[in-house]
Amino acid sequence: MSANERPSGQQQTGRTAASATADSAFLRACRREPVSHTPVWFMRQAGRSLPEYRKVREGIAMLDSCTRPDLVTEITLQPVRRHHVDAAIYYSDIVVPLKAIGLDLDIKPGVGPVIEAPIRTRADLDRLRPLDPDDVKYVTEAVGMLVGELGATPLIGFAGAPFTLASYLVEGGPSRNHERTKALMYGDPELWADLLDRLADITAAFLKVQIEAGASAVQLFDSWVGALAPADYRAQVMPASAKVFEAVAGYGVPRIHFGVGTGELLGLLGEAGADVVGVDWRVPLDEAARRVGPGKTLQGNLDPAVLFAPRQAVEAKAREVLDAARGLEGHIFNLGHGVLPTTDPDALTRLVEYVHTHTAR
Ligand SMILES: Cc1c2[nH]c(c1CCC(=O)O)Cc1[nH]c(c(CCC(=O)O)c1C)Cc1[nH]c(c(CCC(=O)O)c1C)Cc1[nH]c(c(C)c1CCC(=O)O)C2
Repeated sequence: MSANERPSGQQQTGRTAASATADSAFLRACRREPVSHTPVWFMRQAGRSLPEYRKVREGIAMLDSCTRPDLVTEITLQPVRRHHVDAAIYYSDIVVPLKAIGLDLDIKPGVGPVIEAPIRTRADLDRLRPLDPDDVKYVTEAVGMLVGELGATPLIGFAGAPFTLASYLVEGGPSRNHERTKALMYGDPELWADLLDRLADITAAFLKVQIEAGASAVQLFDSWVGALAPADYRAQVMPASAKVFEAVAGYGVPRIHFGVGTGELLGLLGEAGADVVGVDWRVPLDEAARRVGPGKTLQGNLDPAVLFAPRQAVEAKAREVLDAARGLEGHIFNLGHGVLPTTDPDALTRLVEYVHTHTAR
């Protein structure tokens, strides 16, 4: 039985729904337990690849849509309905908690997050005040609505990791080389450590809100951390990310850690405190497992650009991922990074079906 054929939330009591969720293929794979099929979800599964998303977003700015529980719920559910993925990811953005504490920032279409006044000095740090759960009441409300609607399908909460958030804050927007960020990190290690520590607290508070409202797992997106060498990551970034993971450890929900271009960092991403390590397409999963070591589930790692190839090629590449994952303790099928905006949604639906069919046990 695939996720979509399970009874929906409305037909179940809260208690049965909660135990069915705990028993879902996604959460079982996170715990490295046997599964009926390899669970699948896609980073950025909600969003511009879906016509139904573009329709409900018409005339509404990205960050405004994130504060409306009705829209958040609808957009989060859209890919679950359409693709029958094994998990939902909460529709939001990594900069939402920063906006919630009052930073003047926006998401520019086709560009990404842009910060009006970048954070570069000790005085600027004062603008990074702690996040109060009351700053994000709409998140608590939306997560509650979603958990009711999702039934047995788990909801993944998420946040941006301190390094990736710092990069947007210090650069003022997206950056290819992260030069100002690195200048601060190498030039003023004390200020850098204080900046990351504040961001760790904000991130931890934001994840706690999602978990307390009912999220079944959390993913920490350190998308741009692959720009760092392992020694620098360990000394100047890992302590802050580890603080985030430690802050939510007591809830017992699986913690996923993801970054792009992190081949040399995979072991450290696990060591920071993750139960599941996300892998991009540059390292095959069997090799990634050697780098991460025992006791972790791996998530990934089909190249999102493969979805633009003909169906047979997509299936051959998906097969390669599944073959490399064969000996793993736990595997969650995903892309190596987010769904590209012009991806044909039908290719994603077919991919979910392919993975479910070819891993059914
Ligand atoms: C780096 C990062 C950001 N945001 C995020 C990351 C980490 C993941 C990654 O590495 O891709 C995380 C994110 N952003 C969004 C989600 C939604 C949930 C999901 O994965 O389905 C998630 C998990 C919605 C979004 N976040 C954004 C959109 C598109 C905005 C729109 O639809 O107008 C969506 C659906 C905007 C955004 N926000 C950001 C970027 C780079 C962009 C794209 C800018 C563009 O190309 O227009 C920052």
